[in-house]
Formats: sequence, structure tokens, C-alpha cells
Amino acid sequence: MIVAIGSKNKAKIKAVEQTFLDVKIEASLLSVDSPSGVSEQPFSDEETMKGAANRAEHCLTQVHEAGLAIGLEGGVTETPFGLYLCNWGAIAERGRETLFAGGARIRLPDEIAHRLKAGEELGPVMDDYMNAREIRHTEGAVGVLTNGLVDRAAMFSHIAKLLIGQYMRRKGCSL
Ligand SMILES: O=P(O)(O)OP(=O)(O)OP(=O)(O)OC[C@H]1O[C@@H](n2cnc3c(O)ncnc32)[C@H](O)[C@@H]1O
Ligand SMILES: [Mg+2]
Repeated sequence: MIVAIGSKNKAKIKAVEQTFLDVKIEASLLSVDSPSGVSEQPFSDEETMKGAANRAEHCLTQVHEAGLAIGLEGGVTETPFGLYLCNWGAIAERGRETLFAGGARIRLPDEIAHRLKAGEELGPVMDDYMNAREIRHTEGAVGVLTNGLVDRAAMFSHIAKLLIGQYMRRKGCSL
């Protein structure tokens, strides 16, 4: 099976690769930098979901040989208890309804939340906060905030598993 992923982000690609290995489905993965069609820094669940679906659906139209495409999107969402990291995934299949799954949520420290509300993007803010580079490709904000216990690839793997599981159920496949 050929599966397209709507991102060149290393943590996202690693998550999808690992998940197909874990569920023992043979898949050739093609990564394409797909537009999310939403802001660079989505600011609600709705916007983050839309970004994930747009990426999945867009890359399915781009990669003709793929029967399936996965879009993963990171965002933040306001709650009465602070600004939280939120992550969403979507899986698009030709002629079928796009399926969604959400991932882990974790509160962002106030100093990061303030900078995002002032218009900055989480990726560069995290690099600045940690005095590191390209955290979004490695441990991600979630890795930093959990002391390395859950990195960005592990978090997206869970979403990928929720997506692929729903796809398999719809297809009537069993493991
Ligand atoms: O190449 P793409 O697929 O766009 O990967 P990305 O790292 O930019 O990821 P998203 O667009 O899905 O995330 C939206 C924004 O939030 C940032 N972001 C999201 N989750 C993050 C995380 O865990 N660590 C660091 N930055 C994160 C990211 O850099 C963007 O500014
Ligand atoms: Mg991005």
C-alpha cells in the first residue's frame, strides 16, 4: 500500500513509519510538504483539525499513486486553565469520509503562552526557550514539557495509531 504524509517534518514522518511497523501493515510512505490552509500557528482545536484534514486531502490529490494520506497538525487551544498544546491528525481515503483523531494535551508555561498570543510561532519560541535548534523536528514542545518522557514522535505515533485503527475497522481488516 502506498501512503502519503502531508509534511516533511521528521517527527511526523518517524511517527507514521513506526506506527505502520507496529501494526504490521506494509506501507511505502511518500512525504509531501502539503499546505495546511490555516494559520502557521493554529489557535483552536477547530483550526488545528482543519489543518490536519487539509494536509491529508491535499496530499491525496498530489500523490496519485497513494490510496491513503495522513495529515498531522500541531496547534494550541485556550482553556479556562491556560493555553494548551493540542495536536490533531486526519486520514483521507479516496471516495470516503476523512477520519480524525486527537492527541495529547499539555499546558504551556505562561511565558510561552504570552509570546504566542503576541503573534509568535511555537517552533521558534521553543527553540529560544530551550536555547536549541529545530526542537519541532525532535522532542518537540511536548518532549520539553514532559522532561523527555513523551517526545513529539511518540505523541504523533499515538494519533497515527488512532487513525490507522479507524481506517482498518472501516475496511473490515483485523490484525
Ligand atoms: O513542517 P510542518 O508539517 O508544518 O511541521 P511543523 O513543525 O511546522 O508543525 P505544525 O505546522 O503542525 O505546527 C504548527 C506550529 O506549532 C509549532 N509546533 C507544534 N507543535 C510543536 C512542538 O511539539 N514543538 C515545537 N513546535 C511545535 C510548529 O513549529 C508550528 O509553528
Ligand atoms: Mg508548520
